[in-house]
Amino acid sequence: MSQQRHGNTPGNAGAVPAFPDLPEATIARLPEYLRALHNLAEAGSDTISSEGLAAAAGVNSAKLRKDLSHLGSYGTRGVGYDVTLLIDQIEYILGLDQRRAVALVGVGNLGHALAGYDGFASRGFRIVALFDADLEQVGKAINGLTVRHVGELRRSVVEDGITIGVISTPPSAAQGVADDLVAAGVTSILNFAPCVLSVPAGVDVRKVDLAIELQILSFHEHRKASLTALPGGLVGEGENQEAVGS
Ligand SMILES: NC(=O)c1ccc[n+]([C@@H]2O[C@H](COP(=O)([O-])OP(=O)(O)OC[C@H]3O[C@@H](n4cnc5c(N)ncnc54)[C@H](O)[C@@H]3O)[C@@H](O)[C@H]2O)c1
Repeated sequence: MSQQRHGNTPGNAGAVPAFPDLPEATIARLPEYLRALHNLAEAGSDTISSEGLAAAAGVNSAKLRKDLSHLGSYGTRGVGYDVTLLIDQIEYILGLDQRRAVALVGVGNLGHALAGYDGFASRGFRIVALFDADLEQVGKAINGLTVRHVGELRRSVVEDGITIGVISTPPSAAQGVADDLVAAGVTSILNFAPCVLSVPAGVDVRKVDLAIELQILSFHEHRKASLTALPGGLVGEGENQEAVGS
């Protein structure tokens, strides 16, 4: 997953003064903490130590304490963090208390799978509209939503209060779709198409490309194989998943 960020970020002049200016790496870990905290809450835990939460989230505890200190959350010595309070704090910072409306454009193989996935709702998102350019797709029902023609996109963004657009069209169509989303007022885009989007200041784009993730893993496989072939065997062993991914 990669990020293109343009223009105003939280914490800059003009934003809510009390909003913390978080490092990108911290922002990327907050959803991991949140997922772990929800699991702990479901299991009946009221409090959790930094070590326990770090283990559940798969990060090191010093990093976790530093991340949470950015939110003004330090836990209580000997007790740890209040699970419910920390969930509320992280959800507030991530803006998940607003259950954001999402539009998905391009309802082919990938779009179909995303539209049919029930897990987004419990993580703070509602896919409220599906769009496609293919008249054969238009009118089909997926997970309670009817696929609409992409020509209706602009009107729907305004009427349905959509702030996040997901693009799962072929790359050749992605820039045009991004332009339409932005013209309609969308300021955050999740792009699955393997291409770079050009967007104006103030619009955030995140790109998901599983092929890139696999290529990175391929590099590590290649490196491990070449190190194993060296006299003395594998050096640098013990790198964990987090180190590979960060
Ligand atoms: N990020 C990843 O890891 C990942 C994985 C798989 C596929 N992809 C990418 O996701 C995209 C979709 O893949 P797929 O296999 O679902 O393709 P697909 O051809 O099955 O679906 C694409 C859909 O987009 C629609 N479309 C085309 N132009 C459009 C436009 N201008 N407006 C609205 N809809 C339009 C098509 O009618 C079709 O229904 C591709 O760009 C593919 O490379 C990314």
